[in-house]
Amino acid sequence: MSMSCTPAIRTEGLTKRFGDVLALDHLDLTVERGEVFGFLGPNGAGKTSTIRLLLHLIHPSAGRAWVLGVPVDDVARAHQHLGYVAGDVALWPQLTGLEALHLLGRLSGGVDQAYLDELLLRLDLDPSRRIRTLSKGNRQKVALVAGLMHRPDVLLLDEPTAGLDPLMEAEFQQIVREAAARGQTVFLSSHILDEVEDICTRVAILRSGRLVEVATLDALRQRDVAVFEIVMDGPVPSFSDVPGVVAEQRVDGAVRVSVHGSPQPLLAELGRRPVVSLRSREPDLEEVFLGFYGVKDRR
Ligand SMILES: Nc1ncnc2c1ncn2[C@@H]1O[C@H](COP(=O)(O)OP(=O)(O)OP(=O)(O)O)[C@@H](O)[C@H]1O
Repeated sequence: MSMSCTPAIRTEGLTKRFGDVLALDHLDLTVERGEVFGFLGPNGAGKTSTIRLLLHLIHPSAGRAWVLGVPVDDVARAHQHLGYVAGDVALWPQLTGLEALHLLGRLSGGVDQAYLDELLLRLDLDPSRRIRTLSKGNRQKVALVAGLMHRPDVLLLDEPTAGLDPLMEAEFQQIVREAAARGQTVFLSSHILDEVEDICTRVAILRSGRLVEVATLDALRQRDVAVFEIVMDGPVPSFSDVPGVVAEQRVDGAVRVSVHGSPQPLLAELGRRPVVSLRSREPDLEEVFLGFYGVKDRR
């Protein structure tokens, strides 16, 4: 198979157990080259475990994975293609940002100095300060620059915008778009759809170690989900046990119910109650997404 049609990332039955905990359950995933791929799921869904498996920092209980056709356990070759940014950054506190970047650059090799300078400027990072004196957001920027500066073919980003302010998040998204336009692949994990929906071509939704869905954002938007806003006379009951109801939210005096598929069971339930008004509308993406999480996982 030629390099140009080899997927950026492929996993086959990838599984990870920690004792009794099944962190990842037979993940089959293909990410094409040049994609910005959102990897979404609530806390504990298995996102970080997947990324650590791709880096071969932890070893699978079953299954296999490849980066640009290279088996991930061939670490020396696979890591030539990979960049990685973790959400909880632990860098050397005594070094300045620049010292850390130079050290990491020598380790990974192939740093594009002009690009490094551009990133420092765009992310508004002062590289002369010691890392221990930096705020969480600024430490995160050092990690982002470190992950990006050698222009890896495949970037694994684990909740990379934790601690960034909205302005910097927008700049980061622009940098990611440009990386993808150059042909780099970006694998971006998050538990917040909002963070990824503007930049991702496709998203996968993971829940309790299982892949629930892989879809383009357009397809996700067209899911068969409707939202009903109901005002009732008197106390509003919970509809979460009604078949088809995937999410429920209280908003002063009204209840907002997301329904997947036929609304018939909800309408039958409402027929027995003192409904003052009922409006239905298209869901926003967050509501579709919450539908996949399921009512019982809502915080
Ligand atoms: N080293 C470990 N030992 C034991 N259990 C672990 C270990 N690492 C992860 N787990 C468990 O595996 C499951 C998946 O965790 P993982 O960190 O991959 O989820 P996540 O989707 O990245 O969550 P978060 O958004 O909170 O980072 C969780 O139940 C977690 O407690």
